Amino acid sequence: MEIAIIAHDGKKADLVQFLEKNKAVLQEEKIRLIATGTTGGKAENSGFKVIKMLSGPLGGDAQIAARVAEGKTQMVFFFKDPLSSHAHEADINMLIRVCDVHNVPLATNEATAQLLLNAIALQS
Ligand SMILES: O=C(CO)COP(=O)(O)O
Repeated sequence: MEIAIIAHDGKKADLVQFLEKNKAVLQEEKIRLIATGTTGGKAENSGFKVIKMLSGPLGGDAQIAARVAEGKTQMVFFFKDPLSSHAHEADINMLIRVCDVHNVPLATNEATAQLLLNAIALQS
């Protein structure tokens, strides 16, 4: 199962903490992580194997949206920062829309991401 991880700058530390807390599940053989560029770099620094797309503002969200549309990515953890604005808001909204179009689970905050991951862990 391919899971995309993305975090805005104000949420990157929270995402890394979330990844570390859930290392056992996320490093299972059946899970492949992909990420926007900078987020992926942070995950790598914490010892995760991640396929990195472009940085979000340079098209990384759009690349992940394309993978969702193509059926390659089955789940998205997007730690959005609701307190800052982003030059690439159009791409962010596009990713959210594409997840809804294709009925792909999308968590936009940590609490929801944890619930989704718990569901995956139960399938093991
Ligand atoms: O901007 C982002 C999501 O919209 C995240 O991109 P980075 O992981 O490259 O910072």
